[in-house]
Amino acid sequence: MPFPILISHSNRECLPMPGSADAMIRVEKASLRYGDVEAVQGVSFSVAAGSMFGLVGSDGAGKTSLLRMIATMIQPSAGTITISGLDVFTHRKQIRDLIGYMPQRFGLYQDLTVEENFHFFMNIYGIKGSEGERRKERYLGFSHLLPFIRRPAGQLSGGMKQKLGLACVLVHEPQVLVLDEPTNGVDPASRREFWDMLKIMQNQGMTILTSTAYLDEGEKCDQVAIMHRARILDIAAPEAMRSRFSSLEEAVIDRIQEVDRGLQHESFNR
Ligand SMILES: Nc1ncnc2c1ncn2[C@@H]1O[C@H](COP(=O)(O)OP(=O)(O)OP(=O)(O)O)[C@@H](O)[C@H]1O
Repeated sequence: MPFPILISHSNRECLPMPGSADAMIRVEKASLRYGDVEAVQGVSFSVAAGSMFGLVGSDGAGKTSLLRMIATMIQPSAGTITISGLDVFTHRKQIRDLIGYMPQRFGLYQDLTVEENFHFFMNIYGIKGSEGERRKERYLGFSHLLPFIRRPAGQLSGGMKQKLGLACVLVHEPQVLVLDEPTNGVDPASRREFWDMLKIMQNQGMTILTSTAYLDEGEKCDQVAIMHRARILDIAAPEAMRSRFSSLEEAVIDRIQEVDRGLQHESFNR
């Protein structure tokens, strides 16, 4: 798979995906409990290699918990999750090389400059010398941050911070991106720029799984999953959802209200 501009993958071949023609991420009946709270309940879906998959839904639906399991940060209470055919928990090291994970509160050092933050992440992966310079030019250039490399991260706008976060998760040239509401609170122009960047990466072969609070971003995905009360209610291409409802927003509201009405009905009859 060639990555002509951005992703070189010079040191790694794409891993085979046993039992799957093209699923890069496969989640099967995954559940997660925090004590009495069932944050994710028997969720199943797959993300095709090279596609963009969006997770939308209500606050507290379980999106972050699901993404954290996929990103190896927390072990599922039940079910299996594989990336490129590898179990995310038993192959944590390989998975962490394979993916770039950007959590909601990405850990930039506010007092360090753009360049120092980037170097910090390169150090984690042992990237230095001319290869480090190449990646700095490539990823800070791609994020339009080269003119700002001496600026402390704390003095960047919200959109620039997110772009720096993205550059930092690209430092080890992952094949899969897992992003948790990456544009939350970011102004509309910066949101558009961020999504333009995601599209470029997808066009170069990257598989992208992202949660989002913005339904216009859901529209840009190949597949969208609606999550509510720890479960996935529907998965479809945005066009397919729009053919059943007038818009993706209507589809999300309708599916969520349907579940809530069912629960109210159940508790009323109890
Ligand atoms: N560490 C934790 N301990 C206990 N409960 C938790 C923990 N983290 C999340 N929860 C609960 O699990 C459920 C799912 O939370 P989660 O953060 O995964 O949802 P979300 O869809 O990402 O919501 P948001 O977009 O508001 O972050 C919520 O009820 C939340 O309160």
